[in-house]
Amino acid sequence: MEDRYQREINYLRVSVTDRCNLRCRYCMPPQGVSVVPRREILSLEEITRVVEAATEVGVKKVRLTGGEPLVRRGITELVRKLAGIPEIDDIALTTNGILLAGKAGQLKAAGLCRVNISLDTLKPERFNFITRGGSLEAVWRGIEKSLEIGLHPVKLNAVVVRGFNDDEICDLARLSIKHPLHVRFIELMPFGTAAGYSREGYVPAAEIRSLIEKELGQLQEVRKLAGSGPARYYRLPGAPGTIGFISAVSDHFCGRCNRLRLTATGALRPCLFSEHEIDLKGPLRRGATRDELAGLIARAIQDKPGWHRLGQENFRTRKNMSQIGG
Ligand SMILES: Nc1nc2c(ncn2[C@@H]2O[C@H](COP(=O)(O)OP(=O)(O)OP(=O)(O)O)[C@@H](O)[C@H]2O)c(=O)[nH]1
Ligand SMILES: C[S@@+](CC[C@H](N)C(=O)[O-])C[C@H]1O[C@@H](n2cnc3c(N)ncnc32)[C@H](O)[C@@H]1O
Ligand code: SF4
Ligand code: SF4
Repeated sequence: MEDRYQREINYLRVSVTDRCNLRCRYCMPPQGVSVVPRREILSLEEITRVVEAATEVGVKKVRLTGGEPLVRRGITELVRKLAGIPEIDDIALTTNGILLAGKAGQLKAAGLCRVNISLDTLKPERFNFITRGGSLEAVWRGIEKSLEIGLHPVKLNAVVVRGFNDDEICDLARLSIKHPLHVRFIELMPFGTAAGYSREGYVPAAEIRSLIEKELGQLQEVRKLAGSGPARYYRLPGAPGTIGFISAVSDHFCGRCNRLRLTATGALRPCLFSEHEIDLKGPLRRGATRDELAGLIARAIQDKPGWHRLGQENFRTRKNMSQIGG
């Protein structure tokens, strides 16, 4: 359905857990975020009921995210349940890739269409540093496996941080020449406890693009790539993959916004950058009908703001990306 700004909202991002097996420096504090008791987290059945109700107001695409969605027990079963909802035509996953090689086959068999995998650096020791302990090799195996079994299109998410990986922008972009990979560069955003980090490290998309064009040649705009997100895509001459930019800070895409978020604790969040949430867990557990849930989801759509306040000085969210569902 349309919101107050004539935007068609058809994409639901579902955070299946706020836990994670990594602690990326721009996403979490060193000690991680405090773990929510299990009973506060929506069950697989409850998530499925929300998605079913969301189809009543026009949701057709679902993305599972987190925290790290692959640490959630029963994730494959959840994919199978969601794939059984006739109105849902796209089920995707955003993952750090650590557990992906071992689970990709069963997820695809259950009905997962495609994956977006986070990868900020090609240097193992840097990867270990930025994620506070992760193994780049495991992620790379996940990427290869996803390509091999056709979780297509396989997209990579690279958050660019000045002084950390800005010297690797062209190497990351070259992955789209060597492989049919879609490499997206994300502007660092000021979330929760990692907000200070993001102010120092922020690199605008225009600068990233000009670095790539200087070294690798002119980028040609690509009109269509499967997906519902905010990236704009380009191609290097002759490349099988593409390069995308997610310019959330310098050139916000709120005018094209098509999504709602469901947090792991069962709140609907109309906008990534607004603290406003609508509780669904209470109504779900008090026996709300599908129509009543759909009514609450419709209200969240009407509550969507027109744009975010990221440009304002010292703006930051109270929660981290992993708690909202990045
Ligand atoms: N500002 C803002 N940034 C977003 C929003 N949704 C996604 N992003 C950014 O885009 C990044 C990549 O998102 P993904 O989870 O890979 O999904 P996507 O790009 O929406 O998905 P597809 O285009 O469908 O493949 C996120 O980590 C965020 O940094 C949003 O609603 N607002
Ligand atoms: C919060 S994670 C959740 C899914 C999964 N754990 C992963 O890392 O892909 C989703 C995406 O948010 C991005 N992200 C986290 N913190 C961010 C920040 N401060 N600015 C921009 N993107 C951020 C990550 O790089 C990742 O691609
Ligand atoms: S970006 Fe993803 S992998 Fe990294 S700490 Fe956040 S939730 Fe975990
Ligand atoms: S910041 Fe809010 S309105 Fe803008 S694209 Fe993201 S969710 Fe949509």
